[in-house]
Amino acid sequence: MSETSRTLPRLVVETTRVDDIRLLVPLLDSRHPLLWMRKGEGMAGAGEALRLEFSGENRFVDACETWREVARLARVTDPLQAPGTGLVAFGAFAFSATSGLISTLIVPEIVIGKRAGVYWITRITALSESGVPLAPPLPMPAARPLGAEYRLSLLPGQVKPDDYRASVEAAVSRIAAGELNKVVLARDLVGHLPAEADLRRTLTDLALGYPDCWTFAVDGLIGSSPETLVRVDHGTVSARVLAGTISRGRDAEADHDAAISLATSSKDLDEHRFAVASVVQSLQPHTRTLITSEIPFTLKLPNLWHLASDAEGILSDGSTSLDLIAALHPTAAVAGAPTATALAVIDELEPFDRGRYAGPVGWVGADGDGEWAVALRCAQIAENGDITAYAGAGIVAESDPERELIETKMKFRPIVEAFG
Ligand SMILES: C=C(O[C@@H]1C=C(C(=O)O)C=C[C@H]1O)C(=O)O
Repeated sequence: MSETSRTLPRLVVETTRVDDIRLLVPLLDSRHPLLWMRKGEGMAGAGEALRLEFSGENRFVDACETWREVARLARVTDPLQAPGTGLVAFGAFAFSATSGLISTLIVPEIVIGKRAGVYWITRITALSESGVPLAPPLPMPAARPLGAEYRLSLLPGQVKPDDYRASVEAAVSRIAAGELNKVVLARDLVGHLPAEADLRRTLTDLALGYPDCWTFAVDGLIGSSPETLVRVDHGTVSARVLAGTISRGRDAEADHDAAISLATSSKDLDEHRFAVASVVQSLQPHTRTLITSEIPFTLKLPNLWHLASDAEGILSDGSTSLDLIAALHPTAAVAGAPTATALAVIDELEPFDRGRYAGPVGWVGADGDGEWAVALRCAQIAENGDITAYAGAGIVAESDPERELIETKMKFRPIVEAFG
């Protein structure tokens, strides 16, 4: 479905600087939170001034076009001109063109933001064709105490551990046969959120446990991702590629050894090389200079080590962050290489719809600047409370089914512990 055909409302947007905002999470809706946060900074959204929905092969292109039009029609007062001030939409896109889950851009009625010691509130009002607000103004969200603690278990869903080992084995034979170099295979865990459960508790756990990750909540997709798909800020572009993983060691020495063994593992370095190449290849046509480090570094997370590479460049063609997610998705870190074959193998070996898992999640501003992460370490919560969490691992020629299964277990940890 394309949004471009329908009449878009004119948005009136006003950003005001405020003195201080302590915590973002207590301001959120307990069942429908809208959040983008890292290191305690970011944006909380309330209400929906506009919801745009996209699906299919053209979901990114349609979103780019529609967002340009929304931004063109908007009347924006933004004295701050900082990332996240003025008009913004939070977004989450489905991984696959054939996903049954909708991709969406949500413009909140109120955005409360904090960044580098600057605090702001943005009010966004949608007007009818005759210039009348479509809804009465939303009251300013106030911090509310979190609801009671709750615990729930996430258990294997459609892919049981044995099924996962079997599909890794199948993928390894396909790779050995020369069909492809790498494929990322995921499995799912499922659970149910009790009606009274306050999702702000889960978000607090994620944000406190993984402060260096992007903690997000967009349209029921919540998680903490370490992987920046792309960030566009006033003509500069950056990305963080992750691929290659090892568990943290039990003590300092074992942990150091784990990091060294990851940094020198030819299997992980191979896996990583494919991921970096796919990002460079996608960004190069849109950038003047694009720099990546020659050797990946080891990124320490509370649950594991990743091989990481940062890419930085200067935009050459005025692309927006939405244009770039369209160009980048899916990277080899979440699909494989070559992309088309990897996607076909995923379709064949994964029995479920990934939904927004491994798709882009983030925000875009009126000028197209924005920040997008790869939706990892996350779960989708349906309206009825059903929870589905996903985690995957890059399979290459040397992959061992049991080790890949353990890797997915480690990757589930943030979301399993935040609910458990
Ligand atoms: C697929 C996931 O993670 C991706 C795969 C990685 C790997 O295979 O080493 C590492 C980081 C992510 O790019 C996931 O977390 O589900």
